[in-house]
Amino acid sequence: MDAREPIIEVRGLRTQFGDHVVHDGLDLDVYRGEVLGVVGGSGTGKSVLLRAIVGLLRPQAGRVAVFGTDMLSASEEVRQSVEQRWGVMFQDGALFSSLTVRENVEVPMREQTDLSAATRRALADLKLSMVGLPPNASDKYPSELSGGMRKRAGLARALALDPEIVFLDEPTAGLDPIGAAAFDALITKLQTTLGLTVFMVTHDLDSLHAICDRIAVLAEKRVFVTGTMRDMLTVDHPWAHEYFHGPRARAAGFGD
Ligand SMILES: Nc1ncnc2c1ncn2[C@@H]1O[C@H](COP(=O)(O)OP(=O)(O)OP(=O)(O)O)[C@@H](O)[C@H]1O
Repeated sequence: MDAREPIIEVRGLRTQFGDHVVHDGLDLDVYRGEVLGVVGGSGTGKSVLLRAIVGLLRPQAGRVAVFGTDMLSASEEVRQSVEQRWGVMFQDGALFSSLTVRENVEVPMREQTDLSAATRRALADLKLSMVGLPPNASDKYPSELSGGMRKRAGLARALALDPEIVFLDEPTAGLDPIGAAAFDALITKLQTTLGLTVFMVTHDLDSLHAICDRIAVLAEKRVFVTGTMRDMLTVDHPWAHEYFHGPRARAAGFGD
């Protein structure tokens, strides 16, 4: 038996769009305090899994429990109280273009708390400094920031309500290697200082190597295998073999 505490439990998940079955019988545990990297070929349903866990998409079958609460059968009120305990960073930050960076970070506070405007503002600026943005970024609009800064702003918004879990959808996609490494370092720092649990969809072998405690490989409509980076080298699946032993893996310092 595993002594670690699973704070996300997915069992028998089935998702489909029309006739297209994305997941069938998918099981996954995410443990408190870990950084889990979710990988898989294009279209294997990494983003759909993330969206099913955070309730943006209703699965056809299965169970999703977060902090022990069955999210699919919970009342709206209970679900909302659990949702306050996580933050989500979508690809490219998914910021509102008509709001300043600070106002973007304030959105979850406006929606979920009755904090005063002054407190919201101060907390938003604190989150923005935590993710390494300079003070003058707060009053800018997303379009005035670089891609890397937008991602940091998206992360600050995900941290707005002091979450216990953050979901990151391809956080380093589109960043140059130096920017990606800096973002990885930021995630590690936040994970260790805040005790966060991180669920991260990624294609980035360097990120997997640098920051993930465990990796879940999506294949055959389910989580084909989970394990450490070292475990991945022996996975008997064509995609996993290609991915973990290919030229990019070798360039990242592992594989054959
Ligand atoms: N809203 C939707 N309607 C119809 N099909 C969808 C929808 N969302 C996702 N899909 C399909 O589900 C499958 C999985 O999509 P998903 O975005 O999760 O893949 P992914 O593993 O994240 O891929 P990538 O690595 O390319 O981002 C794809 O075939 C996609 O076309």
